[in-house]
Amino acid sequence: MSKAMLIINPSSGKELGKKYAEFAEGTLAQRFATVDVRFTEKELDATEFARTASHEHYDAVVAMGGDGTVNEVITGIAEQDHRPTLGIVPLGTVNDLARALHIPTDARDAISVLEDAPIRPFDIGKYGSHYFMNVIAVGLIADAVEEVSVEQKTSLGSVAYFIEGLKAFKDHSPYPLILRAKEKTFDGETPLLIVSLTNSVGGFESFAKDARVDDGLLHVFLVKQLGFFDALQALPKLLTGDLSNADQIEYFTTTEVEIESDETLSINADGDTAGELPITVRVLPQHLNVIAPTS
Ligand SMILES: Nc1ncnc2c1ncn2[C@@H]1O[C@H](COP(=O)(O)OP(=O)(O)OP(=O)(O)O)[C@@H](O)[C@H]1O
Repeated sequence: MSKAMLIINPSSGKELGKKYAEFAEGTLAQRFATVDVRFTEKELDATEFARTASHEHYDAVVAMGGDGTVNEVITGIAEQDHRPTLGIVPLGTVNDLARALHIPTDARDAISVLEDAPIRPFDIGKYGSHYFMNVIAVGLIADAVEEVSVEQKTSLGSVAYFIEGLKAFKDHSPYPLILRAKEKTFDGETPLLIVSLTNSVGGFESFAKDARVDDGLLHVFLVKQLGFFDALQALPKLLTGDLSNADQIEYFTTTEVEIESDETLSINADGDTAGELPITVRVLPQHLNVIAPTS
C-alpha cells in the first residue's frame, strides 16, 4: 500500500503551511493510500522526519516550507538506501529548486500538481557531510545573505539580495581563492564564486540558463577581480544569464571541484551558512526523484 509523509514547516512563508495543510493532505490522499502529516517545531526536525520516512519505506515525502525546509528533507533522504520520491510545496521567499523544476510558486497550484504530475530524477550536490540542491556561494552573496534582514527578505524577496550584493561589491575587498577541477584551475582573488546545480539562483531563473536539474553537472561562475563600476556591469549579466560575452566572468561545468582559501571563509549553501573552506564539491547525478511537471 502506497504511503506519503507530508512535512510542514508552520513558520515558513507567513505561516501558509497551516492554512494549506488540510488541502495538501486531501490532494495527496488522491495519489497515496496513506498520508501522514508532521509539523516541524525546530531546526533539523524536517531532516529527522524525512530520515524516518526513508527507514520506514515511505513512497514519497513532501516538503512544505521554504528552501531551508526542502534542504533539510533532502538531507534526511539523500544518504539512505531507500530514498522516497520528493514532493515540494514552496512557501519561502526564493524557492529556487521549485522554480527550476517548473513547480508553481503559488502554494495552492503547487499542491494541485502533486495529484498527478510525473516523477522525474534530479541532481543534488554534496561537500563534506552537507547536501545542497541549488547553489553554493562563497564571497559576495554569502555576505549579502548574512546582511539581509528578515523584514527586507519578506518585503523585497530576491531584490533584497541584489541590493545587499551591490553594497557588498562596494564595501568588500575580493577573497583569495584556489579552485581545482579537471577542466580548470584558478588561483587568485574573486569577489564571488557560485557553484550552481539549477538555472535558478536567488530567485533569478535565467542566472545559469544552461543548467538542467538532471544534467549531472556543477555550473561554476567565478567573477574576476573587479572595480566597482565593472561590478555594476557584471551583476546584471549574472542575474539575466547574459554570460556568453561577459569578460568579467569565468564559467565552466564540471562534476567535482576543490575550493580552498588562505582566509577563513564560510560557505552559503541554498541560502544558509553551512561550513567553511576548504571543501570538495561533488554532484550526485540524478540521485533523487521528484514529483514535478516536465515543463
Ligand atoms: N515550528 C517552527 N518554528 C520556527 N522555526 C522553525 C519551525 N520549524 C522549523 N523551523 C526553522 O525554519 C527553518 C527553515 O525555514 P524555511 O527556509 O523553510 O522557511 P522561510 O525562512 O520562510 O523560507 P525562505 O528562507 O525561503 O524565506 C529551519 O531551518 C528551522 O530552523
